[in-house]
Amino acid sequence: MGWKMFAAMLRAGMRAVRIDSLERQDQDFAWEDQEPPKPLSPKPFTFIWGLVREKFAGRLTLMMLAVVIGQGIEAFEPYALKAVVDALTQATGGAPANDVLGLGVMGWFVMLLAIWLGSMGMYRVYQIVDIYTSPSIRALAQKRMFSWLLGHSPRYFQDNFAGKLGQKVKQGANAVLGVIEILMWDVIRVLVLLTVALALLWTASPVFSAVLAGWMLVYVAVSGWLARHCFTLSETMSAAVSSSSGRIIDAITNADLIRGFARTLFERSFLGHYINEERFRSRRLRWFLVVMRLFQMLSIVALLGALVWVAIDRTMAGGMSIGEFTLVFTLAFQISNTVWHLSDRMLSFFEELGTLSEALDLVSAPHEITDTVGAPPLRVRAGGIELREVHFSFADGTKVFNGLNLTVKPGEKVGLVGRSGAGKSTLVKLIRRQYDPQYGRVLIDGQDIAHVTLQSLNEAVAEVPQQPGVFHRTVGENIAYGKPGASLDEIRAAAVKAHADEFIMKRPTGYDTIVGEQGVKLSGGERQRVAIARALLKDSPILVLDEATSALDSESEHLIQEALWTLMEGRTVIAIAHRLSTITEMDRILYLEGGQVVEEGSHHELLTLGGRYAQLWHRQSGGFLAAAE
Ligand SMILES: Nc1ncnc2c1ncn2[C@@H]1O[C@H](COP(=O)(O)OP(=O)(O)OP(=O)(O)O)[C@@H](O)[C@H]1O
Repeated sequence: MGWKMFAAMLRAGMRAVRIDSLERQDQDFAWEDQEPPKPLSPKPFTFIWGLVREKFAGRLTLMMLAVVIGQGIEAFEPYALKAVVDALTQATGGAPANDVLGLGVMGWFVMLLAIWLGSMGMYRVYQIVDIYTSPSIRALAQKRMFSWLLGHSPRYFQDNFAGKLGQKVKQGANAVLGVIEILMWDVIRVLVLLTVALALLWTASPVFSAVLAGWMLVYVAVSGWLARHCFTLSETMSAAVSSSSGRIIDAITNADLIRGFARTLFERSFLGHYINEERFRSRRLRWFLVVMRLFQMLSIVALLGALVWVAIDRTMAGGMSIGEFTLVFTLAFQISNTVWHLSDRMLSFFEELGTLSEALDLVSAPHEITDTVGAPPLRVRAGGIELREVHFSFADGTKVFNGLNLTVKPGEKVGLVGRSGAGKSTLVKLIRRQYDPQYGRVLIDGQDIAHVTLQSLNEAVAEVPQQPGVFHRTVGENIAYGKPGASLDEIRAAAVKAHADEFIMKRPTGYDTIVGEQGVKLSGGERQRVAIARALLKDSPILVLDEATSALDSESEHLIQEALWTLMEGRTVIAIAHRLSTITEMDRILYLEGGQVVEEGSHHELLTLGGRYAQLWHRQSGGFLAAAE
């Protein structure tokens, strides 16, 4: 009967782990990339449960079954040992054995072998299913966190270290795996073992089961209380770790600045403060764990002592066979080993939980700028822009616009000038809906940009910012970013127009040249030309140039100005300029001061007006705004 049951279980297991069916279930989640980001729960267990319920319930149930069966079989080892000892005692002339299955010494020996092989087999099944589960859970967790992270507003990225955010996504996803592994493996094994042990001990005497049940109640209650405190300590420790790693990344990013200002010593002691905090938190957590482990160790010893003492007492009194003594003794050791191992894993469990909780706290914050429900895409017919009564202050209270009204006609080319801090870049950011005004509306072709999809708005506006972002990829890929799937010919044509082709072709690897992090392997002007080529390729009806030619020498500027004019043809353009010579040909120039347009007109009209613009124009030396301005 034992054999049949074992063989049936083995067959079921083999069917369950058919690799082809597991491979079918284990997709690469490519569909995820097309879906809108889903809000993340800040609570670790809710987040994990969401992932599990959606994709992994079947595989995790299979793994759970494998552990339950494997541990269930293993828990019978003491019983088989008892039977062997009893049968041996009888075979060597001792008391008659109570052999319920009538297997005899050899039979029980074979049963022992079957138990060992059976439990090992089940654990291997667990591992095989895990191959198709854990890496995928981590992958999905990363994708979820990453796609939510990308939807945050510029303010969010200004407030958080980039390196820290990247680290949180990786660490959070790893922690999901750690938590699931401990729950699925260590916790389930202990639960199964204790359940089987309660039943087996009952066969020896109900007193043993009562001792074990009483112990379990106290152990779980005290451990639960300790665990909650441990979680809090672990969270603060994790916050200290991420704070110090954020500072390290910030310092590394600015290594040149530190060297330039000879501030190495200062940075070391500045970081020292955060590292000390981390050390202090870590020490508190470890102290607490020592206490927790002491309690766990003492309670395990108490359980062992109680069970073995009662077993000795009853055996001496003739109430139990040597076999039953062996059962209690080995079971007590199995319990203490497994529970001890679980206590050992508790440190990792709470560290992982703290890490995940911290990562989710940071990443799962609600998006500040979102599509309204059912928002239609922006339909740009002509490209007219209008700002009506716009009031805007930054989160720290810096007021930039106090009722700004502005109209840019379709196809009009507008130059934006004004002193540093006048609000030129902020105006452009409002048009791109990187921030929402507190009051007032921004309209494109009569459509409020707050009520159209962000995706369509981003497609409609191309920007060449003051400091263009460049990916650590090839220069060709960076240009092609403006038009997914662009051919090499299209990329080259754009680069030629932006006068980027010459410098790219001078590099030995041409368009395959890797530009380095933030484009460090390009000069400022080259980086800007790559950004211009990218905008050319994007071919949007509205163009925003934020001092697009600032990093170019006069000769390159002249060439690019030509290319920009070609690009501007038939589009609405807003060009921010400090170097007024770059915008003299614009249809209209707006002079911004204190968040208001104080002068407007063509270059010549403004010169004739003799106001602030004219003053600036005359004060400019070499085409740049004088430092005093
Ligand atoms: N993220 C921010 N948080 C708080 N205040 C900000 C932020 N960004 C800009 N400001 C402030 O808003 C005001 C307008 O800044 P903005 O960058 O729009 O000026 P600008 O005219 O483009 O200046 P510049 O010509 O120097 O680029 C400034 O006082 C600036 O300090």
